[in-house]
Amino acid sequence: MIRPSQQDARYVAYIVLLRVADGAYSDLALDSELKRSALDQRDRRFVTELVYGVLRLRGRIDFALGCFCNQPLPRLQSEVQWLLRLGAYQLLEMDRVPAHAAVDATVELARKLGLASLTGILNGVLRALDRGRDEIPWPQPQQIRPYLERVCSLPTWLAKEVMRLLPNQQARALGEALAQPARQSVRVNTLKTDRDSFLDLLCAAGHEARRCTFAPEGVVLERRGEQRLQGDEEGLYQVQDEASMLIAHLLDAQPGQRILDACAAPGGKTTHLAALTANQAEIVAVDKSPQRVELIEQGARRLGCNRISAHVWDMTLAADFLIPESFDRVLLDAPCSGIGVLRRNPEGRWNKTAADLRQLAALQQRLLAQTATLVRPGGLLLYSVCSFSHIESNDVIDSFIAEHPNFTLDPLPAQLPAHWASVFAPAGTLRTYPHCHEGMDAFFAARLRRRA
Ligand SMILES: C[S@@+](CC[C@H](N)C(=O)[O-])C[C@H]1O[C@@H](n2cnc3c(N)ncnc32)[C@H](O)[C@@H]1O
Repeated sequence: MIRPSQQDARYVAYIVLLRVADGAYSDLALDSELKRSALDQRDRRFVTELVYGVLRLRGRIDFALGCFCNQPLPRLQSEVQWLLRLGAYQLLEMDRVPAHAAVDATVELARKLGLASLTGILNGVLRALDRGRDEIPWPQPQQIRPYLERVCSLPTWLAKEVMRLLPNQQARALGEALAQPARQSVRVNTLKTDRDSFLDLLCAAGHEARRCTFAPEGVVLERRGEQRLQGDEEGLYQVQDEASMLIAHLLDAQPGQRILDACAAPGGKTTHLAALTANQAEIVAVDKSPQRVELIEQGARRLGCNRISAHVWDMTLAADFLIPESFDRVLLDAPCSGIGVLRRNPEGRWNKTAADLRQLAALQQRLLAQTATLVRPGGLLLYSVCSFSHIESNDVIDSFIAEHPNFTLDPLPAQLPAHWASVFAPAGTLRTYPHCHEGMDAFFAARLRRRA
């Protein structure tokens, strides 16, 4: 038997997918397998597209495969399911891969993996899919739930959640946006450069980039690619979605203040707060995960943020190093379902359930109650999540306010630029959606003020 090699892009993609199916994070598994491989840039891009594409569109692909399989896909051996998905993704979504190459390479990969007994089913199903692709009974856009599940690739629980929250037309638009790859953007590190100088640097290196509409330090990269940009080692930028960049602006952080970032890792917003206060505020960053706290420290060093102290702590518990009522500003960027950033963590669709939303909301409420004790009278507490579920957003805030009469909702739009109006909900909270806000991730934020 000829063994598949690390030089075979489809093999590398297959291994990453199996690791993700076993519980690994797609970005970490992809990164480590690409490092072990001997693939060139082109093949690395191919693997990346295969992995993210298969995970993102798994619902769509499984529906298509189901039309040509004699038995339900979940009944097949896991290896066959992932090989079929890999082949089907190339057939249905990658125009540049000829159909015969998609089928033959999948069958050949199975043979090299020692799965010769499965080549018949792989060959049969993929060829049938190729021949019958025009007859697949895709649901019409008006059939909203089947459309969200089979075309937009949302699991049933998430399709239901989207339909509960939004009228059909918007639900469809959100589903379609979540099925696309995410826009790539970076935050220019204003401690070291300014946006126009950084754009000049990118343009001189041949990148197509433009200013973000909302975030004043944001740059959108027109072409996707996973390579580092100019100024990476010097800390001129931080990869960050534009919606995430808006959050630090909402805290109204000022030089001279004491600021707590209560769930801070990997530190995207902590380092942004340092930049917005020109390293003139004392920033305490806390996270429960020791490995992730190291990322805050590394990021702070790279970006030149020298007033951040990072600590490992479970913020549902009182900490003796955090004095009650001692912070002017507290950011709680809480752990959440991440359904607003599904385009970046595509496996999140398949490893979460509706029950997770309620469990996370309970954790979010505990974190809010604990962090609230640290805000000084008159100070601000900003709650944010990368989720569009009301269970993790409005409901958490409503019950917090009901239980904490010493806090009031502080409407956001008042001090923020007029052209941000569309990112605010009528209640004065922030709510972004990829289909409404130029492809930004879906975020929610509410600002709470402690009565003086
Ligand atoms: C949404 S992420 C934060 C992202 C971060 N603010 C940024 O912008 O880079 C949520 C973080 O909460 C942390 N976390 C979860 N439960 C926690 C707890 N009980 N106490 C402190 N941190 C917690 C997780 O480790 C995770 O890093």
